[in-house]
Amino acid sequence: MVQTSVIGCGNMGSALIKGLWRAGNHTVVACDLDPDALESVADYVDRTTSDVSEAAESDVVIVAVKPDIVGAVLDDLDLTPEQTLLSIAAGVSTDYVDARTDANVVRIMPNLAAETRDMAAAVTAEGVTDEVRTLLDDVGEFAEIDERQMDIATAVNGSGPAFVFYLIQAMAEAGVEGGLDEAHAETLAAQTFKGAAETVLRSDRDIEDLIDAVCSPNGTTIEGMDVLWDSDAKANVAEAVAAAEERSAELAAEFNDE
Ligand SMILES: NC(=O)C1=CN([C@@H]2O[C@H](COP(=O)(O)OP(=O)(O)OC[C@H]3O[C@@H](n4cnc5c(N)ncnc54)[C@H](OP(=O)(O)O)[C@@H]3O)[C@@H](O)[C@H]2O)C=CC1
Ligand SMILES: O=C(O)[C@@H]1CCC=N1
Repeated sequence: MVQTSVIGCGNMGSALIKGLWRAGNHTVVACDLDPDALESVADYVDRTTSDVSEAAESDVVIVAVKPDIVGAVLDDLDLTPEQTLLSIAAGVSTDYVDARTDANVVRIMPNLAAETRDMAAAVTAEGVTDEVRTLLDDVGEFAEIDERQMDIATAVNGSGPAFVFYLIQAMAEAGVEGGLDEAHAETLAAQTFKGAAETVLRSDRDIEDLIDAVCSPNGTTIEGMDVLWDSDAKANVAEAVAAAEERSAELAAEFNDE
């Protein structure tokens, strides 16, 4: 069985760990300097350690620390060309990582839904191996992209869950405003997003067609859609994505220069 280490067991590292645990066919070593972070993932891994050199013994090493810590972690990691290093930090280029390790480097932009094995990930096609594809398949879906598309992918699928959480919250709050209790409103809103997303993924129909399918003639939905079509809702979402993309590009400038 392939052994995977996750260095950095914060929000994203722990989501990956839990997703791999749910997949049931992974041996995982968790590494973090913070004992509380290790404690929070202890039930989902084979071993925990605060020693990076112990984490370096795995076939696949996922570096899940903040972008500005990546360089320091790589300096402490002694890997061979037979090992694969998965780099998930926003803005940190493959070249930056390549320059600091002998391992095969694959850059990935994952997202928080790895925890439930519903991750949407973007992976740079260069360097990607079947081993990596299998790992990503086990925690969700992935698209192989050109590294030049990584900033926009970071905004769409990396940051995207936060934007969608916000929209679910908006829908739930509107439900509460209309008289639903909070728990019902949140469940109905979240399940509606999940069902709509599944429908887009599984249906042969395009999104315009699906909107039409909900809008019964002289019914309720078209009244709401008219409000959305006349609003700046789409432009606001586009602006949020553009702001995240711009920040990813700023980080990329910082972590490309060395
Ligand atoms: N959060 C997300 O949804 C996503 C994050 N990412 C990327 O994942 C990376 C991690 O982000 P996120 O999980 O949010 O960050 P967190 O701060 O939640 O997690 C980082 C973890 O790494 C630990 N850490 C710091 N230094 C070391 C070290 N030298 N060795 C081992 N562990 C260390 C931190 O401990 P301490 O807190 O004590 O410093 C913390 O537990 C980032 O590069 C980010 O760009 C990518 C996609 C989505
Ligand atoms: O906000 C961030 O920088 C990270 C990268 C994508 C999602 N979270």
